[in-house]
Amino acid sequence: MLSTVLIVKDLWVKYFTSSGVINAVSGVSFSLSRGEMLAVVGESGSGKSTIGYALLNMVPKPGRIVKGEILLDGVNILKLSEEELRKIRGSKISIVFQDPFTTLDPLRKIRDQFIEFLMEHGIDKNNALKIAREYIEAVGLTERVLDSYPHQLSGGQKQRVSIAMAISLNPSVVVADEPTTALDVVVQKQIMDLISDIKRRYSSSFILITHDLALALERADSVMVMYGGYVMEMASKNELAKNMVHPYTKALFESLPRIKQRTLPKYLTGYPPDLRNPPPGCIFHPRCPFASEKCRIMKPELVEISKGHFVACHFAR
Ligand SMILES: Nc1ncnc2c1ncn2[C@@H]1O[C@H](COP(=O)(O)OP(=O)(O)OP(=O)(O)O)[C@@H](O)[C@H]1O
Repeated sequence: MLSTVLIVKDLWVKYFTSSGVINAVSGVSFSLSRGEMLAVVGESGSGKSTIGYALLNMVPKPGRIVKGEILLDGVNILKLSEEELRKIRGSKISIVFQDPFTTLDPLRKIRDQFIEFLMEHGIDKNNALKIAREYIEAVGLTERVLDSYPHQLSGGQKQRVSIAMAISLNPSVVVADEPTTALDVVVQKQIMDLISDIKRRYSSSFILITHDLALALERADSVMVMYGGYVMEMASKNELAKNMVHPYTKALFESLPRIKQRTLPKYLTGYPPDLRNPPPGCIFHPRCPFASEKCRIMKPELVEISKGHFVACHFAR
């Protein structure tokens, strides 16, 4: 049986802004096995990135994790001190951002940044250089890249460097937050191929954060669909591909362009909820074509409709 590397239990995250409290993540639970890729999918503002930050216990201010447990290799990271957290970030759990400059300092050579990152995690200088070389090659770059400044590299190369750093200490979990969104289509595929290859080679576990359900179904092992901070549906990729149940998942799927079938996409109408003042009942009801009176009043629980397939909809069955 595959071992579980990450368990998230009943996670709640809020942003306490001057104009009100934003309920960004509401009661989210999931787990991740070694070698698994879980895609977190949803429209802009659904809480995906906030989950990514929460997994490293670095939700930016004015945000705060108000409830929940995040067990990484059995340790609740929400109970760790700032110093303990600094040690595990990058070594036990790491993150790759949409924009590589979130990780890379534009003013310093890749070599110096990479070595410093490794040394901060207790690796001595000689070993650090060895590891940097090894992982730069593992992501398909040549050693010459180490002597470059970030601006001398293409977007795809910079993202490869970020990935090399993120996997160099063999973390249990890598969070990839829209890792290909800023790249052109050809490079997007190359980077996703690289991530799939790393997952296979190192049995790494990935959380892939994406707005793109097609990408999730193509690459991930399991998919969690978020809307307004809540999980709407969660299942293995294979199960979801053949049996989408939640009206929101279906709407996301229908909005994907289908060039081959030449069908016109049906877009979701209406807007995502205001998370300062979310609608009562099912958070999706104002945009749901099937909403009934019950949906306007009662929040549906996330229920397991078949083994490992969870849906939050009164009409799931
Ligand atoms: N630093 C912040 N301060 C205040 N509100 C925030 C902050 N970051 C996120 N939010 C709010 O929290 C909610 C969830 O945002 P989050 O960025 O997690 O969603 P997302 O699904 O990742 O969207 P996107 O794809 O646009 O990044 C949104 O309503 C957003 O406006």
